[in-house]
Amino acid sequence: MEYLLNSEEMKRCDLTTIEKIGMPSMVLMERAALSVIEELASFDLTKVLIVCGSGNNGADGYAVARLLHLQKIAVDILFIGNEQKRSPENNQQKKIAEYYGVKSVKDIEINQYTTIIDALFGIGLSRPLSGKYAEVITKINQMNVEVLSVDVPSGISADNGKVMGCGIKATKTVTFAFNKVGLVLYPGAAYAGMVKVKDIGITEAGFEEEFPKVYSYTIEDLAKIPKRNPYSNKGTYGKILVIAGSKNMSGAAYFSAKAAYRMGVGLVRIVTPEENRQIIQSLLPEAIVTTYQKKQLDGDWLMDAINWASVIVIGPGMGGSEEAHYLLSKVLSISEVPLVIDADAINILAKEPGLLQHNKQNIILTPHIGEMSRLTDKPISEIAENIIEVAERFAKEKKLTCVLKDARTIVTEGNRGTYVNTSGNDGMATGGTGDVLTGVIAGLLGQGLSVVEAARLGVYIHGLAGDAAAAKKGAYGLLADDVCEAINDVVK
Ligand SMILES: NC(=O)C1=CN([C@@H]2O[C@H](COP(=O)(O)OP(=O)(O)OC[C@H]3O[C@@H](n4cnc5c(N)ncnc54)[C@H](OP(=O)(O)O)[C@@H]3O)[C@@H](O)[C@H]2O)[C@@H](O)CC1
Ligand SMILES: [K+]
Repeated sequence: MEYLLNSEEMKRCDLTTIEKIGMPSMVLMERAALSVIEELASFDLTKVLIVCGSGNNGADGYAVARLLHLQKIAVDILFIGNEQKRSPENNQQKKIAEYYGVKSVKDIEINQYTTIIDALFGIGLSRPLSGKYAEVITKINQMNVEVLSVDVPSGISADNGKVMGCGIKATKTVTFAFNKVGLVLYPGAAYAGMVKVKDIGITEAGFEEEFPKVYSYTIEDLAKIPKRNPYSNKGTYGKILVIAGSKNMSGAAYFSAKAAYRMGVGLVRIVTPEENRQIIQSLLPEAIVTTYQKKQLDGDWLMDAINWASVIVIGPGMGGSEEAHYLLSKVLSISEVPLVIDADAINILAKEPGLLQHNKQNIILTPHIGEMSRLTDKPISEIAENIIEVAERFAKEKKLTCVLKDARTIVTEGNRGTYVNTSGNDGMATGGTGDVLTGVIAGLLGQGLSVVEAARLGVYIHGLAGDAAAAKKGAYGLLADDVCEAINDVVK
């Protein structure tokens, strides 16, 4: 697990480390500068320009300049800011750098530098950039030169990845102590380039029990996958009911069911229109298939199926027909088991929010941004820009676990910690991958994980499977089936 901090949390951690624990600010800064030097190994250091602001990010820049200069590397400093506003550390680092003879310049000469180090603004950026700051950032972005950003690319909000007027497009960002939300969410993630988190002596002790709210998973979190039991049978790992598909739309049911099997489930039953029976039985003979005819939903079969299940997936490829509506309302009113509600079932809920009045603790809703826009009546751009807040508010209001799918999928119950997913790739933006995700989550629910844990881990594993598939086949032609097949490269 990796914490993702906002600037307020990072500042509090800095302050506790300095003032309560007693680690001197200049010691932390020296380690920060040394960690930047380490990460410069792959850059062309024939001639380096360090652009410094007036805060402590700029102070880091002066320290890096001095360390490079003492290694006999040609380095210039360009200060952009207000002399009167220099922080105490900035003044001190400037004085030390000048003592050793580091050269300052007044402007950037194009084509002179092989590397630029961006130490204009870090976590102290507090408003949009304009004037001389915007001019220098635009100029750097136009130069054909590698850029290392110190802590955060200048102009990017560490809180949410938004571009504050304009932002440095870095090759690499060396960030200190902990990763930041704004380096993981887009567009910040794209501006940051490769992100390296470096230890500079600030630890979790600096949180003083008030832990950061947002986090992501790392490969160690795969240990959360439930262990297999040697005395098990096929019912031990869950009985998954997949209510999916509509006339001549069988793929979604297939992907969901197959992904649940790949995730380790022993029994999957698909409820789908009669027209899909043959194709599903030939594609996935392992599945139990229960079919219904148009306008013939009465009878005990549906109750039997709902009562049989330990987990229900509803929605993929289901369409918005009368039958789909009936199935969703029945499941919502009768079922007591964990539910994964996706795709067309979400669109039905958007039209009829009353269906979601419930007292259950066990619903996972998996909208993508377009579906969330329909659910909340908010424009897509507003959701994309405030993805964490929108997901949290929705989950809290509707009392469920929200999986808001985007390049960085968010998983949240609304009030406790919020998960931001970092696995996966753009090749996965293709039909059917969402159905695979519902199957993976259902598979984990079937094996006994809590609702929110199954959602988080499911999203993480799904992304890793996409990465494994892209590593084999490339991202361009990736198919949902490739992602499904690659689940077992991740879950061995
Ligand atoms: N000892 C430590 O604490 C450690 C700190 N470390 C380093 O310090 C960094 C944080 O330093 P920081 O807090 O000084 O903030 P920083 O990002 O330099 O910017 C603040 C300055 O920018 C200004 N400003 C803001 N927005 C602006 C705008 N739009 N346009 C113009 N000006 C604007 C703001 O001015 P003001 O808002 O007051 O007008 C202020 O002068 C952190 O990222 C890490 O690199 C590490 O070395 C580890 C140890
Ligand atoms: K910076």
